[in-house]
Amino acid sequence: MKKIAFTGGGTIGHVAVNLALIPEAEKRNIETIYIGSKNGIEREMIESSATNTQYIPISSGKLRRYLSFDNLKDIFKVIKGIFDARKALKKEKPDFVFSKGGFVSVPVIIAAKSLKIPSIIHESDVTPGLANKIAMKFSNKLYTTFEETLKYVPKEKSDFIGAIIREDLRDGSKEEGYKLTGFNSELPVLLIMGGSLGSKVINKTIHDNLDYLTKKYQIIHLTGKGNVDPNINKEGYVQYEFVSKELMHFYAITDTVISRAGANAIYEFATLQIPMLLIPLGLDQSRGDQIDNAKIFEGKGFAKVLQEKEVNQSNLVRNLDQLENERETIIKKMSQFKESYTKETLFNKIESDIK
Ligand SMILES: CC(=O)N[C@H]1[C@@H](OP(=O)(O)OP(=O)(O)OC[C@H]2O[C@@H](n3ccc(=O)[nH]c3=O)[C@H](O)[C@@H]2O)O[C@H](CO)[C@@H](O)[C@@H]1O
Repeated sequence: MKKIAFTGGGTIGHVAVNLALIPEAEKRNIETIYIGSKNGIEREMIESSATNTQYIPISSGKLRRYLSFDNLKDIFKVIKGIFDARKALKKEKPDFVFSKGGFVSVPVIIAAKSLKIPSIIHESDVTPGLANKIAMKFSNKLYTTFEETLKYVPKEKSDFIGAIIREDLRDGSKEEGYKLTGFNSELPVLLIMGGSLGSKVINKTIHDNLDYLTKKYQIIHLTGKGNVDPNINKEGYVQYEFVSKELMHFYAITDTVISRAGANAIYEFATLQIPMLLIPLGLDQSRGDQIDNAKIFEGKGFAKVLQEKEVNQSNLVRNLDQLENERETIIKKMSQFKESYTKETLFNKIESDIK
């Protein structure tokens, strides 16, 4: 294997898995290219990463389940995307395409199929999104993070491989975490994460209950871009729009997390054995993938779950107290959770799957 073309984007969740795999490819002297959109978050993340990946932008459009004028415009952008991707793939001649999903990946997978370049799609949510539903018709293989996903995808070409976690997140230091936040080991640390974009509902809930929460916890609040509230200046409370390298040190001092239920984030918490209270993105703003993710983690005994409409002070306090009381049991359950593949064994599998 000499060259891999990665694709996927739209939100961090659709780039994180690729960013975890690219360094492993480079370690094996495999060249990597990344085909993504012109302005999506994937471009910024790949171009600012410490990898040698060449970024190739293509035209991309959002796919919708309903007909509208915008949809028609976007169909043309997607068709242009197929031609752009074909041109890139013809020139670069990768051995195969690895896709993490998101709308930009669909033209790439279709172009690969038209050039007889094999492709593998990765689905991190329990139920596949629209982009992957379309793309899987053209791909050779589909890998899933959740075993339960195998119920929703073509069995003959799908394999459960488990989560692929960014390696650096395991290397956090408590000392660095306390230094960055100014916190100490006296009160437990509560980390608030609203997904890669932040969450207005979670932000409001935390701000409304800050007096109560800061009596019991030191709080690290990841608010999402543009959501830091400069008027809040409270001891034991720090807020950041978004953190990159610091996250591993924050994880190292975190006792409990309140979070959205994006697939990457919740597997990071499980791997690092951090009990979690999940508030999944609702059906009004999504297809409900996070509701399903959260339900599975609740079933495994890793998480407590509150739906958005149930969020109020008494439910918040009750669930946090329950997490505290069950902490040992939850951590024990998480410690039995094993990753199915390491990055090394996954690469061996990929090599045999694309033959
Ligand atoms: C709104 C939306 O479409 N959400 C989807 C998106 O979530 P989203 O993009 O939020 O992705 P995830 O929750 O899966 O992952 C978030 C990632 O961002 C990282 N992080 C977060 C905050 C921060 O300050 N720094 C940082 O590095 C986390 O460590 C994690 O790796 O993709 C997920 C995986 O397909 C889906 O399950 C979500 O439903």
